[in-house]
Amino acid sequence: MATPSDHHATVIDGKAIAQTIRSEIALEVATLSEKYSKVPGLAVVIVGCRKDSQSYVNMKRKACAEVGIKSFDINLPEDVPEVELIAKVDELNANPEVHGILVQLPLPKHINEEKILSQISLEKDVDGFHPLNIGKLAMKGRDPLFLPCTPKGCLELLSRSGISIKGKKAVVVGRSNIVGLPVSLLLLKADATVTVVHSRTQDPESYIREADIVIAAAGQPMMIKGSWIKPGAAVIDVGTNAVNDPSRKSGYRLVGDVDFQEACKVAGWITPVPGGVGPLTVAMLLQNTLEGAKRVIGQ
Ligand SMILES: Nc1nc2c(c(=O)[nH]1)N[C@@H](CN(C=O)c1ccc(C(=O)N[C@@H](CCC(=O)O)C(=O)O)cc1)CN2
Repeated sequence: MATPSDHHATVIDGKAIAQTIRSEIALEVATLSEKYSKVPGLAVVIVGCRKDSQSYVNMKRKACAEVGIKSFDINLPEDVPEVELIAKVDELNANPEVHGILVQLPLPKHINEEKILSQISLEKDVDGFHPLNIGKLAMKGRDPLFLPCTPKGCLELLSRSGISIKGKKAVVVGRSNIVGLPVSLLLLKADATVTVVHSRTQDPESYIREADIVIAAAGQPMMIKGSWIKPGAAVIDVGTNAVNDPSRKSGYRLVGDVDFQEACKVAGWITPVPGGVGPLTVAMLLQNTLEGAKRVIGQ
């Protein structure tokens, strides 16, 4: 007879889902090029030399090449004056070969992030971080031109795993501008009943225990224990936390915000780290760039 400990959640393979989406995008890109002689273009802007940011932009540039999107690589020094970065964004706004502009975050402290994100043309804001696009995401009956990539990827994972959102209790852990806040708005738009718990929430566990869908985006390694998860819940782990691991050559390994081993015994579905949400972030960026290019040619 099966005991509760025999249970194992369905592990959502984000890498495989992202690969499927990338193949779909590659086909559409090829059609655009053949029919309309239009190659989608993405400007990838990085300021400074943070190791993690460099690794993310490399992944994005490689993914562009794989699906046939032309990437425009802009590497600026850590101490670039804000006015120069603004001038670069203006130049990219005016470049007809560029359909999407991505400025890798975080930016150095001397640069006003909101000023830079507001400078990106709305039609090229493939990260969906322009205050107007975020504002439209927050409004009933209005839609932004682009959805932020990680939140969009979370919903894509749910949808491609056959998990419905309408009428469900969703708990988002974390309230960042990049993930927590926009994903809670997206879930609300998809008719979930949404609760956001954060660093000042008293007893976050009591909310998470009730959730049919948990989106963990707190940036706290393995903070969410298996005993906090409602049996059968869908758990989407956005955390990518590097923790020391002397047994590895690199000296570290990546873990999520959820204790994966424990949560697997209770959840219905769960995403791993790495190989869960991360690959979807990149796939959604490609999808947004393709959408931007299609809009320009009226498709
Ligand atoms: N302009 C932006 N800046 C940042 C964003 C963003 O969406 N736009 N998000 C994050 C970082 N990020 C993309 O930029 C990102 C993070 C993680 C992954 C990913 O695929 N991770 C892998 C693991 C990679 C590894 O082994 O190091 C995984 O989870 O499997 C992709 C993109 C902050 N900045």
